[in-house]
Amino acid sequence: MSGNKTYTLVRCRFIVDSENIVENLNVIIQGNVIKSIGHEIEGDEIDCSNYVVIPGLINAHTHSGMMIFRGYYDDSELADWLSRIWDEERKMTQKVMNIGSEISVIEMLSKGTTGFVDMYFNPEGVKEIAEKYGIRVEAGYTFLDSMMEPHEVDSRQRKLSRTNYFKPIVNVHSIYSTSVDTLKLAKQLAEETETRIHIHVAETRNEIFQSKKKYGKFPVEFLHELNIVEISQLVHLGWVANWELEYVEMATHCPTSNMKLATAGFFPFIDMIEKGKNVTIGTDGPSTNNSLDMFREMKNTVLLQRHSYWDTRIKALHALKSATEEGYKLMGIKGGKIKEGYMADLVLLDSDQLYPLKKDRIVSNIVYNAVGENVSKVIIDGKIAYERGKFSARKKELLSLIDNILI
Ligand SMILES: Nc1nc2[nH]cnc2c(=O)[nH]1
Repeated sequence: MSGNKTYTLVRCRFIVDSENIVENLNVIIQGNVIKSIGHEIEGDEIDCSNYVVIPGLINAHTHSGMMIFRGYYDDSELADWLSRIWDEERKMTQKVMNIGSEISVIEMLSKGTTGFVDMYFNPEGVKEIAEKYGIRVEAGYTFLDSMMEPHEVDSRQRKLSRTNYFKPIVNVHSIYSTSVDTLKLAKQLAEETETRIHIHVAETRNEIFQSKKKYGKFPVEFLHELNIVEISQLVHLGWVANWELEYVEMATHCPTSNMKLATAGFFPFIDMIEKGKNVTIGTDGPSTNNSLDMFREMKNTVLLQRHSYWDTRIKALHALKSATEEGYKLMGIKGGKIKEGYMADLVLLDSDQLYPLKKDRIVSNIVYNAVGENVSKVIIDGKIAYERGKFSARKKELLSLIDNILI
């Protein structure tokens, strides 16, 4: 199905987004946008009577190139894990990162992810891969002082160009792995290249102690003093003070990674939603999650909140909204809703995996019961980017390559 075509998803069993649930209606796709939802049919027809259609899922934080580290030095503390990983990353080639990113992209796409935010060291490769598979991505070089000289990061980043599927963002690993000068350079770069900063913040209690000791401030407070927090997407944020929240604009929750690394804390999901902040969900990398399945992540988002806060203020719908509408908002794309004029980025789920098929249960069944394997087709930018089984030969090829270079 080409992106210039008009076609209709006919008799969708359910069409579900963060605002509406409708049954047995058609979605007309014209070019790369949703033209209408109703009873009309235009162009080619795709029978969707056995599909539940949802907006594409945005994985708001991952490290796609880390596929080679999946399961490596697992089950250790974040600080120990990081120092070992950094030693390995200093020896890693772009080729190895790109193989990892391509496997990650195939995995994400096949599980309903239509866009992702990537923090690693191979954005040129990621850009090519994103264009090849037609998946949306925001990526950039990463400021991490022990890995690359900051001015080198700055000059490489300025050469990255924006394309239809790729947007450069300024990645900063964290406040504990970069100097104040690096943070200032990153801020200037983000402003001059008109993008945002994407940074791990307040991931562990130890980070808070270190920040207090070194800067006399909490991490978010410190970034606020540098006028950085307002233009930043803050990832993890499990150990943020309530009064710091007023400075935060964009935050991303990675519940599985936080639980696995025993760093979980209390990501203030509902508090931030109530304050009108942009709250998104990410899997984190294939080595700290280790899955790249956003369905699991939606479920774990709800579960971790309920476990931490001992209440049920967070609902399944919040998780769905964060993974769709809020993800698109973060990326600055008119998508994440199944509505006239919105981007035709859609996921078709097998309805027989979402039983009982009842209007008042469908969101629960998507968030708490669905898994990536229930995805049958993925449409991005009006084109069918994935159908079950597609890319399995390429994935096998890539896996055999990675098996031969495993550390
Ligand atoms: N959770 C987590 N994952 C990472 N992957 C690479 N760096 C990090 C980090 O600092 N935290």
